[in-house]
Amino acid sequence: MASKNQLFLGLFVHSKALDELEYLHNTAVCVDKSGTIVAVESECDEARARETLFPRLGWEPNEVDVVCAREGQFFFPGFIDTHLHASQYPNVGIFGNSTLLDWLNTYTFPMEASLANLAKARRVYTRVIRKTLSHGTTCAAYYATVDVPSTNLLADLCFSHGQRALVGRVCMDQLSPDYYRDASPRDSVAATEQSIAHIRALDPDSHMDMSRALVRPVITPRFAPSCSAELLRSLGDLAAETNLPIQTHISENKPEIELVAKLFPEHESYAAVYDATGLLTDRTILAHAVHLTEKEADLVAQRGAKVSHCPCSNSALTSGACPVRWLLAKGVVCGLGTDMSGGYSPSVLEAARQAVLVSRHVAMGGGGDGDKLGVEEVLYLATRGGAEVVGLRGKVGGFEVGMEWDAQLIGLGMVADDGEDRAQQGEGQGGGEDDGDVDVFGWESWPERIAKWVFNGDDRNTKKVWVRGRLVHQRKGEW
Ligand SMILES: O=c1[nH]c(=O)c2nc[nH]c2[nH]1
Ligand SMILES: [Zn+2]
Repeated sequence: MASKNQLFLGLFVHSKALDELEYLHNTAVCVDKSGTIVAVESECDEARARETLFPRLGWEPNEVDVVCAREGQFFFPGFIDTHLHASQYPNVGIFGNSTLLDWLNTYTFPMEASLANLAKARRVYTRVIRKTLSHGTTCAAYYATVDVPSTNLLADLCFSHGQRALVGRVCMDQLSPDYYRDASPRDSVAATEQSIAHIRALDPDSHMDMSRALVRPVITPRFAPSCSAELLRSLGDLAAETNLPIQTHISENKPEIELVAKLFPEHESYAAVYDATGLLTDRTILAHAVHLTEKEADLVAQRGAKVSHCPCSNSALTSGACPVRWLLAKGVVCGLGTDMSGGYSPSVLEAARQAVLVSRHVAMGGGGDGDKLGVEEVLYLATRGGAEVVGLRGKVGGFEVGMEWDAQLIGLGMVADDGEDRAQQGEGQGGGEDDGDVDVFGWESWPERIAKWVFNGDDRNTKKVWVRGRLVHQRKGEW
């Protein structure tokens, strides 16, 4: 929350539909102290806002902060990372030539287990929150570790840094190293309940309505191979009792799918295992879903479960190319996940870029041009799609009255008319340094500038970030 009402002025870009971005030029957006958008007015400058909007809203003129997007800058909804492992952040980029099951044993379990050391966990989690915020991630669905205090610490830090988050204590009671697993299904559920209670207590105002909470607990069976049938069933029961969201992995790579078939022979598919244990619900986030059969995809759609598409991870671990357009056509809601550290980057913008490229591989693999995703579509997945995946549809992901101000100010850098580079002359948006300009010459249309951002931009273009109206990141040199 912000201490004052706020007026944002300039260009606002957001998704209107899966394949359509809307460009709101010369627009005023008013955000009240609770962080809620209370007015969106086109063709409106500051003088007009003071004259017409403030009286309408009952705002005292001298109690309003004004933020103006300059030339070449625009406001965009904050990104939603629908799947990442905060506890794997130190390994980001380190995966060698491994694939999922050996990668887990070689790199992942030892790192996660080491975060039972709370001093180390604090360093890692602080970094991952700051880093993702600096890339414009206003909401993240995090996996923590098996350890309760370390999981609770991640939730505390998200809350204090102001990042909207789902935080899950990882449940696993089989096929995991002795040093890193729950002793029994009962222990796993009890530990999960402890974390849920801790996270719920963080934000007492939202006790009655968890969707109001900045940080929410999420029930997190790691994936079917690392959970006994009894644990899966108990977590399904817990989800039904608490109405909490669920996150897990599904059908990421072929050996994993074969392992599930061997471990759960009584079920006809991977998705059927989750369905039979009460884990396939309309509050479930399924990461990857690369190799679902037609029948499984239909079941996922029928249950209203959502998919987190993680293209960087799927390429890095040679898992496969997820046919996202096929899932969307079946009515499955999809968002994007960085899946650090299966994925190599903290950036949802990088995931969006890779989602475009992976869809080209799906097309080249036989799907044809109909399988390609465009810039507009991946930005939809990164914002509105992600919002639906994490249960925040209509609350974040766009600029409409009643939505919360989770937003980023993007600056691309403009090459001056005389051909001189303003940034190098000390007039750039970063206050003199070359601040990652995506050179815009001025003759490009706005859709072309957005495409330049998606394919060439990075955190240097993310000038300011807000969650629920609170400024949570400001790039050095910005004022
Ligand atoms: O990408 C992934 N990361 C993980 O940590 C994991 N655990 C199970 N399956 C997984 N996939
Ligand atoms: Zn994952």
